[in-house]
Amino acid sequence: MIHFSVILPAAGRSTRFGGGELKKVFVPLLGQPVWLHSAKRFAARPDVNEVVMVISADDEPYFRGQFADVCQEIGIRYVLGGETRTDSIANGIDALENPGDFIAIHDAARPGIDDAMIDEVFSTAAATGAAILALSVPGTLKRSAADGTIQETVPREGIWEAQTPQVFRRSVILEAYEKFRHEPATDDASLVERLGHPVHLVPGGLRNLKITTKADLEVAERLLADEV
Ligand SMILES: Nc1ccn([C@@H]2O[C@H](COP(=O)(O)OP(=O)(O)OP(=O)(O)O)[C@@H](O)[C@H]2O)c(=O)n1
Ligand SMILES: C[C@](O)(CO)[C@H](O)COP(=O)(O)O
Repeated sequence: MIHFSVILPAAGRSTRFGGGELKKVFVPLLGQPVWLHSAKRFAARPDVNEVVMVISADDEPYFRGQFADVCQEIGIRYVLGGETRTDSIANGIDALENPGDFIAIHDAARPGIDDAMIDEVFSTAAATGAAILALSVPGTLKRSAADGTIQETVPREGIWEAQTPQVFRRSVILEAYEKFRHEPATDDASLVERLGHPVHLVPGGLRNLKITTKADLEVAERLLADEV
């Protein structure tokens, strides 16, 4: 069986989510914190041999106090993150103790991932070396000028919105991070693209939305309600 190591970045600042006591990955969603939804799902898979959460140093006392027991129960570890998402993933990669054949990276802020989506992206990565979930963009797209008017209509053919998991053969993601870890990007596929390695797009789903603002939390609550 092919083995996957999973990194769950959760060390962001939640700037767009806005004020409140808790960062978005720790707020409750249908009875458990946002991060735990996907962590449990990955940890329960027989093809996943290791799960590493990446948390911010500021959150460590809270995280340890609240979640040490559940981490032990489901068998996951944590490591401290960095300034950018790319720094955080690099720390997660460095912390793997038993790296599998493939490394999967999934935003802890995407609680709606399900087994069918994971199966699809894992099997496409296994067959090709690199695959990510993504959503084909359905709308009519406009680029704005500085004055708020339309500068142009952007052809939507072939435009996708990246999601996670993003899954790579270990040698591919290690090379990408070795070369580009100091040139941050908003996702991991960007670094692999810079290597010139093809990355396959696998259709994800609306329920795999990322919690970015408070409104996303309400949407996630509705999307996940009947399945938790
Ligand atoms: N230095 C960082 C920045 C982001 N992340 C994680 O990467 C995921 C996607 O990032 P994003 O949604 O941008 O989260 P934040 O950085 O927290 O959000 P914001 O940009 O609004 O501050 C999140 O699970 C976030 O915790 C991380 O581990 N380390
Ligand atoms: C990898 C990612 O989920 C792609 O959507 C990423 O975390 C997105 O961050 P963004 O800065 O909110 O686009």
